[in-house]
Amino acid sequence: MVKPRFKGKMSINPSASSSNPDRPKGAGGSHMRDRATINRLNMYRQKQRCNNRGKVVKPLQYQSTVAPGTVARVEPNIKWFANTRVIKQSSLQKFQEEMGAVQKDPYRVVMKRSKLPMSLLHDRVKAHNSKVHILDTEGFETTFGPKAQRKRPSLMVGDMKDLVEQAEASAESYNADNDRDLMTEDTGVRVEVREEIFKKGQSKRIWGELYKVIDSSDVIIQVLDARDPMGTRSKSIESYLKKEKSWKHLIFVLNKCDLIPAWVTKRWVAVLSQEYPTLAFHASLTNSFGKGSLIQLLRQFGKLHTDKKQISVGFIGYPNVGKSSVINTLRSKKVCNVAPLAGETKVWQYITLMRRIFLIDCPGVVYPSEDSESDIVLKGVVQVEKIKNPEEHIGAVLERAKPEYIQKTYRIPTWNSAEDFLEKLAMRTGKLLKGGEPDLSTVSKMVLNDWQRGRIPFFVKPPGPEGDREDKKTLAVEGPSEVVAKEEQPENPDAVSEEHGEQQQQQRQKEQVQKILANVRQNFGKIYVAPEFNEEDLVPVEMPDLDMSDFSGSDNEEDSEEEEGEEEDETKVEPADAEAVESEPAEAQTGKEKGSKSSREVIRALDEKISKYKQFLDRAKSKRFSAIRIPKALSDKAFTDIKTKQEAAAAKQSFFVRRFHHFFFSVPLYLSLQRRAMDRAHRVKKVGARYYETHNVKNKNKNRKAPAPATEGKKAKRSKH
Ligand SMILES: Nc1nc2c(ncn2[C@@H]2O[C@H](COP(=O)(O)OP(=O)(O)OP(=O)(O)O)[C@@H](O)[C@H]2O)c(=O)[nH]1
Repeated sequence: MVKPRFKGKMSINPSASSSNPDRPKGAGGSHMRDRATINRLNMYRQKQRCNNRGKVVKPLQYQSTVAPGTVARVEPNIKWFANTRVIKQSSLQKFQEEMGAVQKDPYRVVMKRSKLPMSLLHDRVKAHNSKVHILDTEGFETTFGPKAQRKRPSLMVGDMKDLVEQAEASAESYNADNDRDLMTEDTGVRVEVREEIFKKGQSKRIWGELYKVIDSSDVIIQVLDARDPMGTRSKSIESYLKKEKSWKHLIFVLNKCDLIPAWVTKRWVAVLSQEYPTLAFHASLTNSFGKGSLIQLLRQFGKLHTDKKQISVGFIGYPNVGKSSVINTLRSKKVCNVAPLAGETKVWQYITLMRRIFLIDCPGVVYPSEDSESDIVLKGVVQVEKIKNPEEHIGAVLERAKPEYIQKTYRIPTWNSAEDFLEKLAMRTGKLLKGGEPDLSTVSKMVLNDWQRGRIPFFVKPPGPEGDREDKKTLAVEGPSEVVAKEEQPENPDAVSEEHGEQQQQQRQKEQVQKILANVRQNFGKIYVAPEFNEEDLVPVEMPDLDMSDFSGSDNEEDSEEEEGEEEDETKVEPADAEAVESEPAEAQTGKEKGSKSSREVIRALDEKISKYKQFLDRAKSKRFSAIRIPKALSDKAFTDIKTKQEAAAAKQSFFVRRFHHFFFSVPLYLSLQRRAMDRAHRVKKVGARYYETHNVKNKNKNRKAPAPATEGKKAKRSKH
């Protein structure tokens, strides 16, 4: 330790330095370093001093007691074991089994991981290295002692006949193309090296960005293209996350749902939900779908991590799947650059969604796969302008898209081959070169651009029979009850009786996740599907009847609008709360509450609610966002419904219920649309005002009565000239 210098007779060092433990109290504010901290910092700061021959003249603290090079033993101390606990083998096994199951299930969350002995899960002897831990599986006696047993080699076959059969079967199924070890003669013909553009999204830099985003995120959203979810999905990243970062929550977002029929969305959501929670999404600033559900889900994840100040949500996925668009939709404004070109996002980017939720945009990453060049082009990874021979990929387009859709899009009735199709299209669109030759390259680029931008209807059919579209883990329409049913699977009765505490904790976790999932509901019927699919592709999705419940807080799509990037403290617009408030009048109508509460209590409760709404409306006015937005198509029906319900209720209800309703419906809570329409109607049109002021003689005279100072100046100038 660096000793304080001796300064005469005074034993107390009077210096006010922060490294002086005796300095006057309060010199460093309320957070002064204490003596122990100063000693520790001094210990770090010290340096070994050597003479010019390299001999240590002043050793470091704690090195001074023994000469360098001396073998010393550290005294055994019971304190080393003070913080350890010994548990039974059965408890360890139970912990490993139960916690392992929870960890593997993406629908369950392990809370407070840092306080649990999670490393116990990885210490198990695994099958592949059990030979190394031979004494763990076999006793010493049976392995090395006089009673050692010789092991038989484990063969896949019982006798010679089996062996021959197996050899024949494997010879039949042999495929030379898949044999990487096969030595072939060099014929001088090699597979052409792929152009650089086809390696887009695979560079080390992009992968570095991906890992930065994964490391910084608590929740990772893999955005998939709804037209080809499996093609834009990365199993390798999923398994990496499962293995290395199992505490991070992975969710799928099925974007571009507006480009496929609703039943396909529903089925894909069901299929993907079996592995990870999946949400359907349509990224759009004006006509989005799934925004409310996603925000709600993220809020719930935020609530799971109350120990953290904020949570980060990383968006990963293939290029051009719409990661940046999803973020823009969540923020309801353009915060990330979006383009129909792959590779628009170059580096990761942080965006604040709410006070406690940050979003991270990631450049698109292409995962290693066996994709052909055409696959890569059609997945939108390559910019069409950069493709040298675009006509080579038109065959793949014609193969994938149904002929009816191609006929409809390009108005070409028949074609024999891709070239024939391109020629006809060039003739029809007038894309001709000198001498009337069809410009195949330009036409091909046009078709590829149309494909990448979703103008040619196409989707990969989801697995499973058409009718079997239900799934237990679907977060969608039939979500909550079934999810709850899944989560409440009966547990092992012995385990339940053994440790009640653990079970309670798990129960709490389950409830948390159930709550999260139960709150997430999507109605795929509300997706605005742009392409016109033929009847064969359109299996009808049940559309729940339009009623007022569509406007209640429980409907995610509606409350999405009001949450646009607002602070989380807006508890009034939270779905659960909103639902509670919305359901209040209904309860009052039915008179359930009347019997149990005195009228005074009810009035007080209603007054409270009214003041809450007042506050919320004031804030809505000041921040210029509408309290509740209603989709255009539904607004008419909603307003008529509200009116009729209002009238019926007003006729029936008692004084205080009427009072609540009067406020609830007459204050422009629902009238933001109407208000805006009125504003628009009354807004003075400024177009051409100055023209009339200066050019039209009649109006000039009229306007002189109340001249604007700026125009007067101009007129004065003109008169001088
Ligand atoms: N029809 C439709 N188009 C979408 C949707 N989401 C995104 N797009 C379009 O897809 C294109 C790519 O969107 P981006 O948000 O730039 O995609 P990205 O994943 O961020 O792309 P990179 O920057 O390459 O990683 C844009 O032209 C968007 O307009 C959607 O839900 N529906």
